[in-house]
This record gives sequence, structure tokens and C-alpha cells, in this order.
Amino acid sequence: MKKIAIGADHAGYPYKQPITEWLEQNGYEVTDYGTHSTDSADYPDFAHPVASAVENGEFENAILLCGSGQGVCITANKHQGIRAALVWDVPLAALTRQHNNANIICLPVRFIELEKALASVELFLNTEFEGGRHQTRVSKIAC
Ligand SMILES: O=C(CO)[C@H](O)[C@H](O)[C@H](O)COP(=O)(O)O
Repeated sequence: MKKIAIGADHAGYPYKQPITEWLEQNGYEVTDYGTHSTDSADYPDFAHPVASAVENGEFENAILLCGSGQGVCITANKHQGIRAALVWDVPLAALTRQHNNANIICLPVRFIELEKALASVELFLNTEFEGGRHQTRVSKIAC
């Protein structure tokens, strides 16, 4: 079974369960790093553990949710080997896999409909990195 991690702050929490259910229905074993309610919470407390788990190879991909998607994305990208992408419309989910080999999708729950968020997750997980000229560029990201 494919494994995936998910994490959210309070603003991202409303989409965590629907996305988790979609993932489970589509053959994923989901590890939930919280949060577990809409009580105010700090996005780094969830984004760092998720990014660490991808960084150390426990998961190939992960999903992070917050209000704008930006807090979790900025946090995750502090980790070596993490290419976290903010996706606010469905085609971007494919593009960031094809061109950036993104390994974490960050969704802005306060600014994207659930249907689009689910479609973005599906496309993200089913699109391959194109390599070639994009590999040359991705190789230059790490510093
Ligand atoms: O990091 C963010 C903004 O860039 C996230 O969207 C947070 O979810 C947001 O800041 C939470 O805001 P709140 O007013 O504390 O609900």
C-alpha cells in the first residue's frame, strides 16, 4: 500500500478529513500529523514533522494544509530535500510535479474549493517528473 503523510493547522483542518478519506479510498495508508480540531494552532508544529518525515525517507510525498497554504509551504521548504509547492488551481499540481519534482503539496484551504483541492491532490500524486532540463534546474536548488 502507498504511504502518505498529511498535516494541517486549524485553518487547514476542515479539509484534512475529506482529503484523508479520498486518499484511503484510493489505496493510500495515511499518517495524520494533526491538528485535530479548529482550535487555533501554529502551522510550524505540523509542517516541520511532516517535512522531516519526507526528508528522512519515511514518505515520498505529503500534503500540508493551512489557511493560505503559505505558512506550511515556507516552513516545509526550510528542510533539505523538500520541494513544497503552493497549489491554488488544479493545473499547477501537475506542473509542479512535471517541472519541479515537488514532493509536498501545500493547499490554501481558505482560498480553494474542496473539489479543486481533491482534484489537485489526485493530479499531484499521479503526475511524473519530466526530468531532462528540469532535472538540471532542480539539481541547482539545494544550497
Ligand atoms: O500561514 C498562514 C498565513 O500565511 C496560514 O494561512 C494560517 O493558517 C493563518 O495565518 C491562520 O490565521 P488565523 O488568523 O490565526 O486563523
